[in-house]
Amino acid sequence: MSAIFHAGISGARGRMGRAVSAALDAREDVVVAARFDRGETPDLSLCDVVIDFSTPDASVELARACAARGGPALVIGSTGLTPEQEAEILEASGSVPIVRSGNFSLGVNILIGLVEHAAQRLDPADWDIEVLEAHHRRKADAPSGTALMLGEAAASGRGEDLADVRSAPYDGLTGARQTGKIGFASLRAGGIVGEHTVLFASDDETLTLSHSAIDRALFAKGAVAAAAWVRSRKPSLYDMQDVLGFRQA
Ligand SMILES: NC(=O)C1=CN([C@@H]2O[C@H](COP(=O)(O)OP(=O)(O)OC[C@H]3O[C@@H](n4cnc5c(N)ncnc54)[C@H](OP(=O)(O)O)[C@@H]3O)[C@@H](O)[C@H]2O)C=CC1
Ligand SMILES: O=C(O)C1=N[C@H](C(=O)O)C[C@H](O)C1
Repeated sequence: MSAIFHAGISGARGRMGRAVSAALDAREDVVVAARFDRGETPDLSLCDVVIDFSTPDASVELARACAARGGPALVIGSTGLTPEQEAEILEASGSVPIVRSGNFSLGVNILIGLVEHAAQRLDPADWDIEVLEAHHRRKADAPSGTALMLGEAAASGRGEDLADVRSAPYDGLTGARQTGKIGFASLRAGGIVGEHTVLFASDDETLTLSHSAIDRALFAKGAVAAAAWVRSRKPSLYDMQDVLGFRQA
């Protein structure tokens, strides 16, 4: 068995916080040293690593606090961050190791590679790319963090930055679709855990690459694996591709 470590949970009473708590309880090598939510000040000195599924503002505040005291390490799952908030997390990762991902599932992290591979081979002059996602009615952000990661993978396969090729949502008298753009569509309904599809479409054929999350325990398990991995790393910003060994240094 690996050495015991002390974990904190940020957003502990939320859907993901409760799933993370259950995933940590299932491991013999973790002591849950702190649980906190909105309005509570965590004792970060008790933790080797904090797992955070909360809100963009809370994640940035936590990252700043960890960076200021040189620890603990962080696993951040919150989505919907602005580019400025992403830059704050990057800055904090100069002082503490941070894993940030919009999706901690193995399947989605494999899908990212498949999407990049397909986008590399399908000529943008002939093939349109659309990213579709569906989530539960309480989700606060759209498109989902995962959809944006998949869009980034598709853009990267084409040698582009997503910011340069992201299509505005289709609504009203839009005119014809612009060649080379990557579009996003979001559904919010019921208790859907997380559905993602990347659609590649030419005039003659379509290719769809999809992932379905069946239980959010899946994300919690991945985040706990990331926590075990990151606590002994040097300060830097990592993602699940690093944790899973999909990206070589
Ligand atoms: N990366 C991934 O794999 C996944 C990411 N997510 C993302 O994780 C985030 C949380 O999702 P979910 O659990 O469904 O949302 P919930 O709303 O159920 O939970 C969020 C929790 O964070 C709490 N919170 C708010 N402010 C703070 C704060 N300052 N410090 C600590 N906790 C705070 C909330 O408290 P209160 O209710 O009092 O505001 C709430 O308990 C979302 O951004 C979601 O998109 C979700 C699933 C998987
Ligand atoms: O809010 C959620 O529930 C989820 N959020 C993540 C995202 O924005 O992609 C991951 C997962 O799909 C569930």
